[in-house]
Amino acid sequence: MSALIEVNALGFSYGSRDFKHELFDGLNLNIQAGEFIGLTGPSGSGKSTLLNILGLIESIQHGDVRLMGESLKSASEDRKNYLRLNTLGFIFQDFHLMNTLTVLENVQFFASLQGLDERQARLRALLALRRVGMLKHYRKKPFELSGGQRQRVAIARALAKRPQVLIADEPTASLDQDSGTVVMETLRYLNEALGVTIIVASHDSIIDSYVQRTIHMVDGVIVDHGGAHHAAEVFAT
Ligand SMILES: Nc1ncnc2c1ncn2[C@@H]1O[C@H](COP(=O)(O)OP(=O)(O)OP(=O)(O)O)[C@@H](O)[C@H]1O
Repeated sequence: MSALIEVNALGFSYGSRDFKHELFDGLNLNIQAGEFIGLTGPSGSGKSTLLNILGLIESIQHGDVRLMGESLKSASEDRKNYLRLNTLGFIFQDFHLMNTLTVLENVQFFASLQGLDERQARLRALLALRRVGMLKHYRKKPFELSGGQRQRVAIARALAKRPQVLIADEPTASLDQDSGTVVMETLRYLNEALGVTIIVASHDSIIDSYVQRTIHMVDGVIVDHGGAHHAAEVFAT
């Protein structure tokens, strides 16, 4: 069975022709449907860049990423927009919620981008909020919530798209330990109960007891693909 995500000979540089910082040079990685992956590594090792490429935020320069067998390098802008809206969910360290909107409106807005009418989008948003345990706060504004609660709203917002893949970049970095634990438990529930494939980049050792496999990067190179049962996927990089 082919992987849900296949990263093949990925190359990526920052900068211009005169001053180039080559970050990835032939990166390979397979992620299976339903995995809960941790991505670790020192600051500057390339975790965010890899997540941004997988999440279609950063474009593919060399090599390719296949999502369910489909080449993202050759996908049209329309197709990439469709995948951003429907297949991929993204969660950031600083939540990216709109403070002028209520919790429900923040989530409903994303659901409505999928072409649902107002009633359907509202129902979808309420369900997503219930799944992350935030339904009772639906009328509040984000600034009335704790950091952990805000992150759970951000997860609900991503979830309202019913994504197959949830990408989380340092989701616990601005949270205290207890809030970070609640966020990780929420992600584990989504992975186990809904089968969402989750990739979490983090410096925080809190993720170790939640993820099923940890991929470790140093200087743009994957030095450990994690877990003996994944040994067949380890490529020379
Ligand atoms: N927009 C950019 N322009 C130039 N260089 C960049 C840019 N973004 C990242 N870099 C460089 O690319 C390298 C990888 O950065 P990246 O943010 O992917 O690492 P990271 O592992 O996520 O780091 P951190 O854990 O600190 O967030 C770093 O050396 C960084 O300075």
